[in-house]
Amino acid sequence: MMTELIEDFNQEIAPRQEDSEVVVSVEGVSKKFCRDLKRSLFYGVQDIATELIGGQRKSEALRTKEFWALKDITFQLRRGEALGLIGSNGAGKSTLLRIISGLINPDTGCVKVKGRVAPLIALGAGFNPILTGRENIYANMSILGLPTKEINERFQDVVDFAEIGDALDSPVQSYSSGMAARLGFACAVHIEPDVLLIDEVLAVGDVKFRMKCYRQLAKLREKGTAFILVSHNPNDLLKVCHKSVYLAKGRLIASGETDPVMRKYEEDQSLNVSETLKGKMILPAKPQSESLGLDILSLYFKDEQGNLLETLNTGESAYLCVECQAYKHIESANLGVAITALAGQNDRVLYMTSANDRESLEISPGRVELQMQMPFCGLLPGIYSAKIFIKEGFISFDIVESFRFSVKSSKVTNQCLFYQPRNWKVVSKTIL
Ligand SMILES: Nc1ncnc2c1ncn2[C@@H]1O[C@H](COP(=O)(O)OP(=O)(O)OP(=O)(O)O)[C@@H](O)[C@H]1O
Repeated sequence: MMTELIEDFNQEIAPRQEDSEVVVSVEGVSKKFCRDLKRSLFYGVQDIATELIGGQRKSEALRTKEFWALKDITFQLRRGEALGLIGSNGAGKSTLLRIISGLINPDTGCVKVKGRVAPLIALGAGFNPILTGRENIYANMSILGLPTKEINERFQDVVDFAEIGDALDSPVQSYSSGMAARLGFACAVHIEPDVLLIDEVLAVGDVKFRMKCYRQLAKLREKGTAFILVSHNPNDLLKVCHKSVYLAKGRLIASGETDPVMRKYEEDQSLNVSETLKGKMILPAKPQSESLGLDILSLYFKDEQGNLLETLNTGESAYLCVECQAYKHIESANLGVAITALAGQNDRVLYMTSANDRESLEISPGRVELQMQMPFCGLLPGIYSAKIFIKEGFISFDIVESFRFSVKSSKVTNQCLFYQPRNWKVVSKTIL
């Protein structure tokens, strides 16, 4: 059942080419906040007073204890487009969604939005905890701009989608976080907005519900809804979003195609990790509820004796090791490795999968180490980034976008594109 679900999801979510109409335009947006509550209130009053007497407040300048939560952010979202928003805690993602949804104003720059926006920003936001699920559906959907007649028509679809069953007539304050998220999502998607803003609310749902949400999002995109999806998990965004924006400390670090943006994000994340762990990349632990059956725990290289290698050596043997936690039996896993050189044009230099080599890897539940043995390393000295994925058919269990490693050499390898192992000898030929 779950397998079918994920297969469907993988096929339906294929990014589609967007048309050209811009539905959200964010131009040079900056927002500052103050860490001190008293000062913040004082600044608020000061700003209102300045505006009342017709003065101009200096939006570009920071006052004592103020900081930029967002600085000079520019990007566009087109009709039917899925945009991922990624960044560490405090990067400014929620602030940006709150500005786009009109909940707060930017200090500089402007946001233009075309059509109806449905913000799914905070869990349970827009719900009144003492009203029942039924009452909240009406309240929430009418706040989002739907007339009562249309709410009546779509009510049953919302209830069916949310799968809250008998809890429909209980107060929302008695709902679990997953139930509240389901109801919020069901209301938002059934108003068929032009723009849907989703701030990590899907993370609280179980895998089955998340898949259902992603399928619903794919359907909405077909009808022209554009959405911005916030997640800390590059995997989610790689599967769903064609384009992405990466924020760090309020600044736009990268934007464009999701693949390179996620690679940049993971590189920045793993830079800190690899500095301390010398050659071994340890991935942040995930709860089992977020797993699709197998999670990558760490990545490293080992030599023939099983010692950890901090760097690879051109021409010498090595094992690429992928330590995983499997939660189920996997009949025939496919381990894929795509290596790009970080210097020069960022070219892909190697692409290897166990499936292409007609090797099927059977994995039992528990902790396992998948190995790819390289009898010799053909890479030239330099710094590389490997994308590692584990799949079974269409099902993608886990992906690591960027495992950085370096290659050294004790051999002369200049003027080459790759290393070819060789032996030299003279063989005498007897003339008959
Ligand atoms: N109302 C506010 N007053 C003061 N500071 C705020 C306010 N709202 C957000 N901030 C600060 O602005 C920065 C950006 O916060 P924001 O919630 O946008 O980050 P985020 O990227 O969504 O983080 P997370 O991934 O943890 O949800 C943080 O330093 C946060 O503490």
